[in-house]
Amino acid sequence: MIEFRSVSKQYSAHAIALREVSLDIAKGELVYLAGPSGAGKSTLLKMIAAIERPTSGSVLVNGQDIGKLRKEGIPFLRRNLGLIFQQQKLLNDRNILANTMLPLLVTGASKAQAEQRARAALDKVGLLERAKALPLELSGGEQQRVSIARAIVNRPQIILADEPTANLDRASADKVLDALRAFHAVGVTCMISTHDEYVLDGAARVIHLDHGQLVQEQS
Ligand SMILES: Nc1ncnc2c1ncn2[C@@H]1O[C@H](COP(=O)(O)OP(=O)(O)OP(=O)(O)O)[C@@H](O)[C@H]1O
Repeated sequence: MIEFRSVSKQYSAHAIALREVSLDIAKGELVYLAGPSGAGKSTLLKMIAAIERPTSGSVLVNGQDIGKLRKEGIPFLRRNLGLIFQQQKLLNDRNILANTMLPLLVTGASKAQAEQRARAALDKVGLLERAKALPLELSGGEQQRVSIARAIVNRPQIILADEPTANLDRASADKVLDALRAFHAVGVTCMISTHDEYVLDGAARVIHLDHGQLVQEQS
């Protein structure tokens, strides 16, 4: 479902983020991306969403070469992706139900339909009873679960979560991970990046990156 063929990414003469990375991720897999800060984890995830493009090599999603995608094709690609990236903040002046409805409203769903699906998404991450709360009234972990609800409300085939447990205490992090693993359990392909070792406990597949290179794979 996701394929990297000798992918390298060079931002500048001195910033080489990925070096000849090749990997294959099957539909429905849950894959963790591990490695220290600066190893290239975010870059790798961004390439799947066409936020960054490879300098060389190719990235395929459902057989489609993302590097060759025209601008017009990007919204179609992203409709299949649930993105949980740190820079995508919640809107602090809208309650969490409204935040979760947003991706549906921008793709033309009716308000009633958007509300119904957003409520279902909030229920899946255990936050339905907080639907009317504002983001800043929630803990960091709860806000992260709202981000997950917002990312999955369009029912994507693939979830990409970049350091979803960053800055969370262990109990909050576990709830965030449980929410993500629940989507894997119903067949969604998930990639979760982390530099926290405990996140990898019990993981079936971990891809390790260091200085932009694939180090080892346990599978
Ligand atoms: N937009 C950019 N322009 C220039 N260099 C960049 C850019 N984005 C990332 N880099 C560099 O590429 C390398 C890999 O960065 P990346 O963010 O992918 O790593 P990471 O493993 O996700 O790190 P972190 O855990 O800190 O987020 C780093 O050396 C970083 O400084």
